[in-house]
Amino acid sequence: MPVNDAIEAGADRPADAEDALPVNELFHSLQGEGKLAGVPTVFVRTSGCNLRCWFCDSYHTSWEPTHAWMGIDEIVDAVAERARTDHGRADHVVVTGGEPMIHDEVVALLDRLDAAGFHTTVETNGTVYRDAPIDLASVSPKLASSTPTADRDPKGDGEWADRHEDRRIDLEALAALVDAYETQLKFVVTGREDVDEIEALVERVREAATATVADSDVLLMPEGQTRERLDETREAVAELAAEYGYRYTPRLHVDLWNDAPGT
Ligand SMILES: C[S@@+](CC[C@H](N)C(=O)[O-])C[C@H]1O[C@@H](n2cnc3c(N)ncnc32)[C@H](O)[C@@H]1O
Ligand SMILES: Nc1nc2[nH]cc(C(=O)O)c2c(=O)[nH]1
Ligand code: SF4
Ligand SMILES: [Mg+2]
Repeated sequence: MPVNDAIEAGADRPADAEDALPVNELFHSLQGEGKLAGVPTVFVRTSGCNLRCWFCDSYHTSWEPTHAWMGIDEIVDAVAERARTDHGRADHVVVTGGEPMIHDEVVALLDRLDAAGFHTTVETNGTVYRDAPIDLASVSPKLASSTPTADRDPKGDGEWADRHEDRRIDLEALAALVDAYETQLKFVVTGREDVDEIEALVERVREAATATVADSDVLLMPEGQTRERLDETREAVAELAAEYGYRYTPRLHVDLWNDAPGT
């Protein structure tokens, strides 16, 4: 079994790590994306993903996952410490990845963070629904332009393309997330070609869900892990948002810190 699926199955979990998660990084920063952009936040980044976007800005949680297993208690203590003392203060936590929702234990983590009084955001690709105390579901459904075809595969020759394509949209999971939580749908946009697919998917989610998805809950985010790349993409994406009546989101951590680790 490849190492990445092994994480999904928990195969490399140490015997003494019962209530634990594979953590790639844990840090204090400003939320860089979405409706809460600019808010001081502690980030918990789990490792392992069920997809393989060619552009993934967290390569070491998807294509080549690395992590330390941390107990839930240990994670909550580390979050509380960074929220109090590290570089500042925060009452918001983001649980991200990789894909945090592939892990059963993410529910116990969110229970504990909620009980400790934190506002919780989960950054998710929207393929897995779980019942948990989530204050904002930040759902980023993956478009066809994310598929790691042979010419865009950062690691191999397109071996992940079919699996990624089969898994990337789960309408039932998307509707369940929208119905259960305050949700933003945050699309990574690589160009004008993406917009028809976004419009069609938003319509399908609206039909499948009971809750309302307003145009202002639909966010267009430029693709780019570096300032140089965002210099090429952000203006066109901002103009598409204005043209279609959706919301634009910046990537503040890239603008400010060039997406350095721990930002
Ligand atoms: C690394 S993902 C982790 C959470 C989850 N797996 C997901 O994709 O939503 C965090 C956020 O970064 C976005 N993202 C990843 N790579 C990106 C890139 N190159 N440019 C813009 N956004 C990117 C994702 O779409 C998602 O909104
Ligand atoms: N500052 C900052 N904001 C973020 N918002 C979502 C992020 C993520 O990787 O999920 C992220 C991140 O990596 N850094
Ligand atoms: S779904 Fe998220 S973590 Fe997984 S490969 Fe895509 S951007 Fe990276
Ligand atoms: Mg990020």
